[in-house]
Amino acid sequence: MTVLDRLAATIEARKAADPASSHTAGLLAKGPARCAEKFGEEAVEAIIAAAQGDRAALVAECADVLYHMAVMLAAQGLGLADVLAELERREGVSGVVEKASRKGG
Ligand SMILES: N=c1c2ncn([C@@H]3O[C@H](COP(=O)(O)OP(=O)(O)OP(=O)(O)O)[C@@H](O)[C@H]3O)c2ncn1[C@@H]1O[C@H](COP(=O)(O)O)[C@@H](O)[C@H]1O
Repeated sequence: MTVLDRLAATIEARKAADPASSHTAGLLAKGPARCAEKFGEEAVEAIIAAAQGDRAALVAECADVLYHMAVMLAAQGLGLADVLAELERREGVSGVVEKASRKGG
């Protein structure tokens, strides 16, 4: 089991937890729109770290992004497994080829 699998399982379990004792439960209680906003805020913080060339901060912010992405997905009845399945589906398909196929050649 990878750390992403364990994170996804913890977030799923936190759906039934007390918001007073779980940050995840507190976030989920605020609803899907707030979960999406939080993801956006964390993504901006990652962008700032990258733009500043702060590699340690970038690693930390990207961890925040992954966690908040998982919470955003959970709030929509989805999970990281759905995103990983989509990435698997794309494996071996060149981005250049995929873009050309969308533009009709
Ligand atoms: N990976 C994380 C994780 N990353 C970041 N965070 C929290 O996300 C919060 C982000 O802080 P912010 O100040 O941006 O947000 P905020 O405190 O909600 O403030 P507002 O913006 O809402 O005003 C911090 O409290 C971090 O601790 C996380 N909280 C939990 N996890 C994972 O989720 C598991 C379950 O956590 P709980 O649900 O709290 O039990 C943990 O064991 C971890 O594995």
